[in-house]
Amino acid sequence: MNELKTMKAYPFLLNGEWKDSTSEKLIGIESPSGNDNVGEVQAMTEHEVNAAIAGANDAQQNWARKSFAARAQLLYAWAEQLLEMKDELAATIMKEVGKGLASAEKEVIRTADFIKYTAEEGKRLHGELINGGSFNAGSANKFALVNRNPVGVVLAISPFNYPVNLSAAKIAPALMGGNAVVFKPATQGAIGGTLMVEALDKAGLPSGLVNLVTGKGSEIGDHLITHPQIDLINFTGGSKTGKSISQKASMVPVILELGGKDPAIVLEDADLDKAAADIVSGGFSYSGQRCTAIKRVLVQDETADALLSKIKEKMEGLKVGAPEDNADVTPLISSKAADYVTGLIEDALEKGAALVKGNHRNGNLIYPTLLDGVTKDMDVAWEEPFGPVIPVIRVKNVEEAIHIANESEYGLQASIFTRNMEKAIHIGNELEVGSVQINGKTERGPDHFPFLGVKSSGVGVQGIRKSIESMTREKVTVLNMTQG
Ligand SMILES: NC(=O)C1=CN([C@@H]2O[C@H](COP(=O)(O)OP(=O)(O)OC[C@H]3O[C@@H](n4cnc5c(N)ncnc54)[C@H](OP(=O)(O)O)[C@@H]3O)[C@@H](O)[C@H]2O)C=CC1
Ligand SMILES: O=C(O)[C@H](O)COP(=O)(O)O
Repeated sequence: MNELKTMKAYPFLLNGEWKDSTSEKLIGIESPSGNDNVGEVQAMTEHEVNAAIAGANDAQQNWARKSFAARAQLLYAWAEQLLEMKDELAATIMKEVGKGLASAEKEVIRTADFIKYTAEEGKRLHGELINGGSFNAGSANKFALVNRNPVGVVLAISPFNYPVNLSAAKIAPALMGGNAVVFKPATQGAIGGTLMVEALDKAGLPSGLVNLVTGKGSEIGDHLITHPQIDLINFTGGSKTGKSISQKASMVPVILELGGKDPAIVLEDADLDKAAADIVSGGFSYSGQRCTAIKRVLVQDETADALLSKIKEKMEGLKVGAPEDNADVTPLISSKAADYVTGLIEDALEKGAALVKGNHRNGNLIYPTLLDGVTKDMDVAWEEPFGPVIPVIRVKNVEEAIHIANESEYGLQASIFTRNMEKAIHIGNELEVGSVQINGKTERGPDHFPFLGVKSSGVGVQGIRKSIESMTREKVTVLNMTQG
């Protein structure tokens, strides 16, 4: 694997061997700023994809026979290797997806922690024993032994925004559950994904247990998701792609982590400094390219001016610029993404929203933008920008805030800022989302909390223990005793 680092064209890992594709087609990866050619990845052929799935299928049987402790050993070694490669990985994430260097380093450290915790949690997975005598028509002579078995081959498809963390967050729990993995990273993010697999390979990955598939989702995606040897699909990405995968996957179980439109609901008794600080960091960090970013603010009219002025003031503290300079707001992943965000801002301004700050653009870099007076006829009230724009919608009362929050097609998370806990819990109960944050910004971490979206935001539950459970299935063995 020494050549990997010096090669511009990154190979894929197939059954323990790093290979170039016989397609002889390479996909070039440019940094979001357009200043760097980060490298190239292989556009694999269908034949190679088939070999990756078949190899994983073969490797899975042996792996499933390993003890949890043995599986955990691989994960510990992987975490160590990742930390050894931290600088290289962070620099790659920074260049490939335009994330500030310090955040990219944090992503690597968080991933190593995630993997170690997964090893620990996996070792503590227990089955259960159910006594048949507790059901009227049952019998005390019957016992059900309920164990967790692997599903088989997991197809892990990850998005660009956390190319290392969100990939490992699928692979580690899948492995701990006794599965093999076919891993298809986002194309913009595939070099980070490749290095992450290199770390796993160096840690002693059995041949074929994790095979890396590179190529454009639009070209190889359907083939992957409809392949008969895929036993579960664990996907994170946009809702449109996720819904189409779920339709095509037919009887194959899916875990989908999709888009969001997380609201921050700010009540009149809220600590406005805290709310403004969380809205700014929750909405603008990594340029708003987080599924859990705050993507709209719902605030009562009488509180709106004070809140807006605090948000605006805190936005002055945001660093806008290059990932190398640790900026919070950096160029968006592509010009298409930047055009989309610009379009949302223009639509809102044309329809009467007030620009409080921002709306400058330089290439793919969009300056943090705050819009006041956003109304329901504006696209930015409903669409997920995946960029640095926060629309503020003024409401008459809490009921209207809940109503608008729930009118969204998405249901990932929501924040409620108030000093009245009883009210917060009541509002939280009314919101159609996977998680509610009281007096805090919306966010996935810490990674051992359950994480889920409802409506168009997803299917299934993740979060370390939940992820292992979601990628294993219960197996019931009934003991019929002849004597009580
Ligand atoms: N809820 C959550 O936990 C999270 C959700 N997201 C969501 O992800 C989105 C941003 O990520 P982004 O990478 O742009 O999402 P995309 O949906 O564009 O891509 C996600 C992954 O799907 C692949 N893909 C594309 N088309 C297909 C297909 N037809 N079949 C199978 N796979 C396919 C992509 O490959 P390729 O790159 O080659 O096109 C990529 O690996 C946002 O909507 C965000 O909210 C992001 C992070 C967390
Ligand atoms: O994709 C995402 O948005 C990440 O999973 C977010 O993680 P965080 O909210 O903990 O930063």
